[in-house]
Amino acid sequence: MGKDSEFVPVVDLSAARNGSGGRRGRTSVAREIGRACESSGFFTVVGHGIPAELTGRMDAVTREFFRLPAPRKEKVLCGPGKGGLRYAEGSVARGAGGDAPPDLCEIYTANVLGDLAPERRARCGGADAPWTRANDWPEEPAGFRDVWTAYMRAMGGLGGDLMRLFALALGLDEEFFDDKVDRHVSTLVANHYFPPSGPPLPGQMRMGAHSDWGSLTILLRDAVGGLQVRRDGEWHDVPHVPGGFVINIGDLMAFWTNGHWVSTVHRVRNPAEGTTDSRLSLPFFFLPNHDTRIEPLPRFRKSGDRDRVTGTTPGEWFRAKMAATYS
Ligand SMILES: O=C(O)CCC(=O)C(=O)O
Ligand SMILES: [Fe+2]
Repeated sequence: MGKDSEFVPVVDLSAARNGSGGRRGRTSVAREIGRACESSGFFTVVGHGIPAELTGRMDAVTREFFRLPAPRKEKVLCGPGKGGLRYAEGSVARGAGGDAPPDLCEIYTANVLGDLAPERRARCGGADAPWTRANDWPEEPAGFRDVWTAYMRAMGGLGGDLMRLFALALGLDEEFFDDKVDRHVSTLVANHYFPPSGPPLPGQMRMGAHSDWGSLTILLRDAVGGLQVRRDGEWHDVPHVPGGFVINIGDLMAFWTNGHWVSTVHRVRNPAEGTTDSRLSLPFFFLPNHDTRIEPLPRFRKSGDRDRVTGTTPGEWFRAKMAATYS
């Protein structure tokens, strides 16, 4: 446990908020974040300012949705051009080059752009860009859409704050990322890991080993364990910190820093045999503006890279990831 909590350190953001700790407070918080992003790519934040009342409502309304009988929740089954509910048909482990039987979860997805008019969404990338999909809000439980919308807004704010601390941690102007994330195309996902109905198939997990694709993930999860991070071929449990969010960086942030920061493989293991716990996790995948140009930051390029820097955009990045995973 001691080792696991060192691997995923707890960072208290209060000294970086509201100017309470001043410039020195922000710099020291940024330094802690930078160390975590270099070593494990994972840390837990507390003192983040997101009201417990909001995370509590988010947890409750989402659980209530998954508890609905199948025909009622399937009114919002996802389909072409729209988000909603889906049952895992494969494992996310495919994206990391592995293969495994389907993950043992059901998933509901909404996007921050998903309520915009179709023409406006279409301007943010092709049909293959997941963030251009329309939201499909369930009518029950009551209040679902309002709570999710408020939560997405809060997560967008926290994501922007973290990017500012990332900039400081990387020795950049604090505002460096601001104009690259001011039209962010983030996605909010609920993973519901239902109670096991029998032994898993060989290699089957609640969620297979994968790394996240985007810039940063803000994860709210319940106290049921299972999230593990891989280091040197060994799996470490991510300790549960009440009231905290687990933050991890994704492949795009690793690219942006030319590998100086690491996007670490993680998974959700199965519960112990005989336990019937379900589990809920709510990752918010914070993604920059769809068309922002992303190149490895000059200070992290090696001398040999200088002349052959290839850039990308979140749009191109996701197209390549989707093709590699689902084709
Ligand atoms: O359920 C969790 O704790 C992690 C989920 C996850 O890694 C993901 O959705 O990418
Ligand atoms: Fe993940």
